[in-house]
Amino acid sequence: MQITLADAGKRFNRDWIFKSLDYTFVQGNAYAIIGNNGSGKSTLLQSISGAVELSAGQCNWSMDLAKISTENVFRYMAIAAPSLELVEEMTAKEFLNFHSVFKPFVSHLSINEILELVQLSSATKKQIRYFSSGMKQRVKLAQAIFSDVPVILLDEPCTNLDRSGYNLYHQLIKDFCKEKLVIVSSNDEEEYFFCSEKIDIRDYKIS
Ligand SMILES: Nc1ncnc2c1ncn2[C@@H]1O[C@H](COP(=O)(O)OP(=O)(O)OP(=O)(O)O)[C@@H](O)[C@H]1O
Repeated sequence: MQITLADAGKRFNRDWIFKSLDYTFVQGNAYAIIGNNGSGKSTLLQSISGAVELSAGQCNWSMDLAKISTENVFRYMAIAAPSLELVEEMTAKEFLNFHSVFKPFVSHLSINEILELVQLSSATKKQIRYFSSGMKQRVKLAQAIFSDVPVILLDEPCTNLDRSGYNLYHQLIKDFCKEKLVIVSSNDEEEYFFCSEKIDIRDYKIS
C-alpha cells in the first residue's frame, strides 16, 4: 500500500492550510504529522483519508502499483479521531460488533479478546454514554487498530488517556501496527515517538 500526495494543497476561504505538498507514504512505516495548534494537522490527515477534498493537487492511493479509486479508499483504512462519534446507545461490545459488519477485525481476535486487550472487559454491559472520556478513547483506538486494513490514521490518539492508557497505546502500536502504514497527527511526542518520519505542516505553508 502506498499513498502519494502530489502538489497537494488545502485552503479554507483565502487561507492556505498547506500548499505544494509532495510526499509518499509507504506501508510498513509510521509517519507523524506535527505542528502547533491550528496549523492544519487534522486537515491534512482528513485530506489523506478523503474526508476533506483537496483544493489543489492530488492524493493517490495504490496497492501493488494498482490505483485505488477514491470511493474505495475507505475499505483500506481505519481512523480514530476526536471528531468521530461513537454510537452512545450501544455497549462497547455492540458497537464493535456493529463496526465489524462493515469493516472486519483481524481474524485471530474475537471481540471479547479485543475488549480485554483495551482493558474494557469489565464494562461490556455498560452503554458507551456512561463511559468516561478515557474509556471512549479506548473504544476508538480498538476500532481503528484492530480493523483488518493496511492503513491506520490516528488523530490525537491519546486524547483523554491517563498514564496506563498511554502505555496501552504504545503496546498496541508495537504489537499490532508493525506491518501497517500508520499516520499520526499530533503535537504530543509520546503519541508519535515511534514514527520514523515526520512531516511538519509548517514547512508547507508557503510555496
Ligand atoms: N471546515 C473548516 N472551515 C474553515 N476553516 C477550517 C475548517 N476546518 C479547519 N479549519 C481551520 O483550519 C486550520 C487548521 O485546523 P486543524 O484542525 O487542521 O488544525 P490542527 O493542527 O489539527 O489543530 P489542533 O492541534 O488544535 O488539533 C484552523 O485555523 C481551523 O480553524
